[in-house]
Amino acid sequence: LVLRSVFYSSQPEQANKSISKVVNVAIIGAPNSGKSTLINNIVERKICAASNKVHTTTRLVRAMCFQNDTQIIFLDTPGVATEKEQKRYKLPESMMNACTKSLRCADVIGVVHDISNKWTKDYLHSDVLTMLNSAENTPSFLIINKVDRLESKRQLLSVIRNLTNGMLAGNPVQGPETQSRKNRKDRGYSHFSDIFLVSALNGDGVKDIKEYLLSNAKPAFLQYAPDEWTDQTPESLIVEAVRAKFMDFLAQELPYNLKTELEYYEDREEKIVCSVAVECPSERVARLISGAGGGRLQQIKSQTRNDLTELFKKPVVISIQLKARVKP
Ligand SMILES: Nc1nc2c(ncn2[C@@H]2O[C@H](COP(=O)(O)OP(=O)(O)OP(=O)(O)O)[C@@H](O)[C@H]2O)c(=O)[nH]1
Repeated sequence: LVLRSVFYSSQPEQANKSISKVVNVAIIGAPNSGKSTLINNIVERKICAASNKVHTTTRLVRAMCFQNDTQIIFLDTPGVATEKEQKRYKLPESMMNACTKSLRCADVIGVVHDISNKWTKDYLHSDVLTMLNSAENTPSFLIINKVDRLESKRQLLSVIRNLTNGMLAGNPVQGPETQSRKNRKDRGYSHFSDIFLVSALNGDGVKDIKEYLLSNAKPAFLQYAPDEWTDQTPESLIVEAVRAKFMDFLAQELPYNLKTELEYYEDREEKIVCSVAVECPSERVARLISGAGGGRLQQIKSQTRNDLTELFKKPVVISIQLKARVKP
């Protein structure tokens, strides 16, 4: 495997000519269900931006891993948002188009469901089901995530029973009769090919998903060299990592009003040096974000540096400047 990597990285044009096995996996689900965390766990690299806020992922991101001649290509997608959410967070149309696009590229669709969310744990997001119906010829599997947050096995069983009722072996659909539930019945969407129980955060059950995908890959020309791990540029990975960290640290809607831009980037042999500017709505907000004595900004910087160092597998020196937006 090491020899293959060296060979392909020095002659990338050879990668496309080698027949191996490939599987394209679109990962879709409600916002904050854990899609990015799951992919990062499987590929063992924090490629996809993840945070404790909804809508951290704003566009289609590919993350790849290669094992035993097989390439798994994950397509991380923005959380499927309702119209109300799209207005509230001022989400661009392109975000929802990214989901639809991922389905067109997918050999298999993984639907992530957050079983710990007390409002939505018992049924799948109706817009997610509508999306699934639009790709009804593509096989899909269900990933029930955040099982570590449930208090007991009994609770887990009861939630699973509610959730999967109607998805397996022709059982009647239970729960609120939304339009998409009707669609699902009318259009014969009755089951997932598999259901996994996982904790994307601590990795429980995640290996089973990887095995399942490896065994479902089909012979094909490699789409990426075996040592490629994303379709994102280093510059974009840095900007996204900074944006996600601000989302983790700041409350409510504040992080959605920031604009993150790379000002400087240099990949030296021994380290990466970069500088990112974060534009704030005003001087007052910039001071608020920075925290007492600049403490919060320091924490954001140090955590981002650690994440990026792990991602690029070499030291990253990063500076982050808060800048007040210039009023026109
Ligand atoms: N306890 C627990 N937390 C999890 C798990 N998986 C993800 N999380 C947390 O859930 C939050 C959301 O995770 P993300 O991976 O960003 O979710 P997402 O579905 O990609 O979110 P969007 O960008 O809104 O689409 C983060 O704070 C994760 O650490 C899990 O299995 N257990």
